[in-house]
Amino acid sequence: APAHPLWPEIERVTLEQLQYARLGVEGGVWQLFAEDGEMKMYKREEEVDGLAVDPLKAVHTVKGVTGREMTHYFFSPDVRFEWETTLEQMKVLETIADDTLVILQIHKRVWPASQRDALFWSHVRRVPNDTDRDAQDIWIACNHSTEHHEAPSNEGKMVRVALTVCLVCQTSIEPPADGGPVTRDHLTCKITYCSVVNPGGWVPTSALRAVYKREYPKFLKRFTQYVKDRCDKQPILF
Ligand SMILES: CC(C)(C)c1cc(CCc2ccccn2)cc(-c2ccc(S(=O)(=O)CCO)cc2)c1
Repeated sequence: APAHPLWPEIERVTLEQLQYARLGVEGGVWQLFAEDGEMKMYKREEEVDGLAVDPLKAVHTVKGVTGREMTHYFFSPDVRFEWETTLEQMKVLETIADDTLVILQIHKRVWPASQRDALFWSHVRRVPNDTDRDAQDIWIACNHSTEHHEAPSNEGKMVRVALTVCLVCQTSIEPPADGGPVTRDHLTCKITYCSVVNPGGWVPTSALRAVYKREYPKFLKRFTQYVKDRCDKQPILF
């Protein structure tokens, strides 16, 4: 593992997020707040210092792509502006490895909130499937807020959100009955997207919850459709 000061935290948080995502939405603590076909979005209403920091968990099933492809496009900074509509600027501050970056994102101002930025490490990895041998490996992409000496201290100009986000994907293949080649028609990707975002600075709880309710379903629908379109007619990346 690369000898980088952030590496122990990256390792710990990524594996914690994997376990958290695999818990699913049991326990009756999760409230379904949006549904669209296969996509189901759940939240828990929690406040920290009077600020709504509602953990979110979304599950979705997408045909025709693999978990490696889904997490690759989520991780890749080069394509982020193609699906992340709330982004105004983005800078890769450090490339720790080809699967690990430190990113500064400046988001568009969303009324009534003031403009916000997010500074986080981003990591993607394949996790061998330890439970079901003949299943495909699991892929996880994880973003977690961090400090970084390269980040301009935007004193007073912008509010910094604190976030921990993961996208966990499990691919399954239904091989063709006639023993023919596996094509994208035989692929199903089961996605769990988890996010906890502390918006920092004060935002009216009702306004913030309205933003969550509006932005998150849009984001996951748009992102997964983007990946399907990108992968269509391309060789499958397992
Ligand atoms: C809505 C709220 C939860 C508070 C929120 C507010 C803002 C700040 C800008 C913003 C966006 C939308 C609405 C209000 N402010 C950003 C985010 C956010 C940032 C990053 C990621 S990601 O999954 O890492 C994909 C890479 O961008 C997801 C969510 C969330």
